[in-house]
Amino acid sequence: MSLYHETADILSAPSSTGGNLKTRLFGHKTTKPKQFKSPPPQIYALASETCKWSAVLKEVIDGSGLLHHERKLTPLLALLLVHDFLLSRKGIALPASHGLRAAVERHKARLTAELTRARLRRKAVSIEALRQLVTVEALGEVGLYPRWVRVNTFKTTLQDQLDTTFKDFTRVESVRDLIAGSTVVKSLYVDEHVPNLLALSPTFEITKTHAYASGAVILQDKASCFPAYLLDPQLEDGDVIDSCSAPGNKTTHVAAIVRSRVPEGEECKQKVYAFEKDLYRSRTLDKMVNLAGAQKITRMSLGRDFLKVDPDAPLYKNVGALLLDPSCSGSGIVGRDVMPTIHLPEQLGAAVKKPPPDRNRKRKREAGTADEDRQQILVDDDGQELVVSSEKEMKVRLEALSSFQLTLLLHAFAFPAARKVTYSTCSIHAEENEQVVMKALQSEVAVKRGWRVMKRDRQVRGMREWPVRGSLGASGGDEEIAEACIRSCKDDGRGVMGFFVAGFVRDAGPEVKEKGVALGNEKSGPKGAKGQGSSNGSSHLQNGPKTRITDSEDASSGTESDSSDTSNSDVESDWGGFAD
Ligand SMILES: C[S@@+](CC[C@H](N)C(=O)[O-])C[C@H]1O[C@@H](n2cnc3c(N)ncnc32)[C@H](O)[C@@H]1O
Repeated sequence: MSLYHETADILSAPSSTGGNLKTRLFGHKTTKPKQFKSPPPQIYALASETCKWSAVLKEVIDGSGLLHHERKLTPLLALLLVHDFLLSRKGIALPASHGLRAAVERHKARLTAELTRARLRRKAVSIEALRQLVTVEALGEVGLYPRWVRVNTFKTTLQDQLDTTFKDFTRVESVRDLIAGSTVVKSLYVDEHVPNLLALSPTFEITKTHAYASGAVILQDKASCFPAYLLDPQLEDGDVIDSCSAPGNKTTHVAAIVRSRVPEGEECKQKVYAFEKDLYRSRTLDKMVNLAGAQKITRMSLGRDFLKVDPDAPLYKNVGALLLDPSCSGSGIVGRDVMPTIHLPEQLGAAVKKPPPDRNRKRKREAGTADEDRQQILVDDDGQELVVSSEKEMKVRLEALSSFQLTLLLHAFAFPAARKVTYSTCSIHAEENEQVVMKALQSEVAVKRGWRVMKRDRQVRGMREWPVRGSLGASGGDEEIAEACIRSCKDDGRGVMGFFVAGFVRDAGPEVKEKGVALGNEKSGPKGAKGQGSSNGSSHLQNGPKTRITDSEDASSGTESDSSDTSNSDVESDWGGFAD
């Protein structure tokens, strides 16, 4: 079967086949990948590019009457062939004598003329300009967000990248300026909160650069950079654990920070222990750690459940900082991959095979009524979707998630030398966020070991100055805890996904553990909690402005739209790297 028939089969498979284009082609951990004659990456490229261009190509094919004259062509085959004929550098990937190729090429004059008409209708001065327009249109919601790129300091520096990969880029003053001019491909913004982070125009194809292929830059949403930056591991913190690591964005980020603390020319003695329970996802972690050049200081435990790790094991006796980014509802994610929309040309006198349903559009429509607003889509770490159609179902699911998240967090608290923990989710639900923080602070292990929340004025500069903070209502009315919690909202113009992170600290000393009492007078646990953590002394540092998440904005109120509409992100997708 030709590349074109195989691609048409993938695109016309019923939606019950499930999964997005990638999982249909490359398989999923629970399904074996299908066997294809053509290389799956080639099918993927043809399918996704054709979908992207399908609105234009439909006009071209309809206008030229191709399907009227060539009755053997189906609308889908016509789209794929005309795409390659008009837009691919190599043309149709079939021998010149092949019937399908001939069926398209004999209409060259009409097809070319119709493409020119479609371009002029869009006021594009050249094919290149049309390509830009089509790319922006195809991005949909994702086009409203910049492409966040973290400069990987294992391999390069920010200045190096500005001088090379981005040397002919225009610097803009804010993320809003970048989004407003998203058709200006080569523009960038150097982030003011997280070091070594750049925002690029969503239309710039960073994945085609050497910097991306070599691991010098890593695609990672700004909010997803908060946990490692907030953890801020120092030399005196010793070793670090990333408890839930795949695909490895935060592992490589925290490892880069650990490495950056060691003076030039000296060996890094600290280790980053990275755990990942899922064997399938572990493969991606392994690839990413190696590509990032973080393998020297990262010890990966692939397929290992963090909950089964003994905190008192001698290997972890120097672990002073832990990063915990467990599985969550994924409700903050923007632009997760779904099947792309296809605009099919009309086939005169024949029953047109319906294209796969446009799930994005359906969901947007579904957001219309109060009842429909309650329907939410939860996405697991592999991008598998679970439609939750009642509040009760949602509540049960969130309870299960938050109880699992709390168990992991309390396990992190148990490491004897630990002084710092960050807890994060890409969820907008208070149940998975502030409420987990509150329960953790009230837990026996937190009280016994003196864990308290990392207050805003003790946080690294960028996090202190980040304005969006936790929900006061969900923090039990405790202003200090709400201020300590860091949130980000999609759709607020800051160009980031919905995210949550909180830090915990303790002053340590076996005395806290043994006596079972906390030190100092500083209020640190939630109101009504028994344990009071100790103080590091008052801070002279100023907080930034604040944008408090109000109770009505809590995800628990169910008013936020679901994130899976378009999507891609933090989780594996905000890296956007390997195809598995
Ligand atoms: C949200 S993702 C982590 C994303 C990752 N931190 C990053 O930034 O690239 C959560 C991961 O935790 C893993 N996980 C869940 N429970 C775990 C456990 N008990 N031990 C280790 N890994 C776990 C999941 O398989 C999933 O890969």
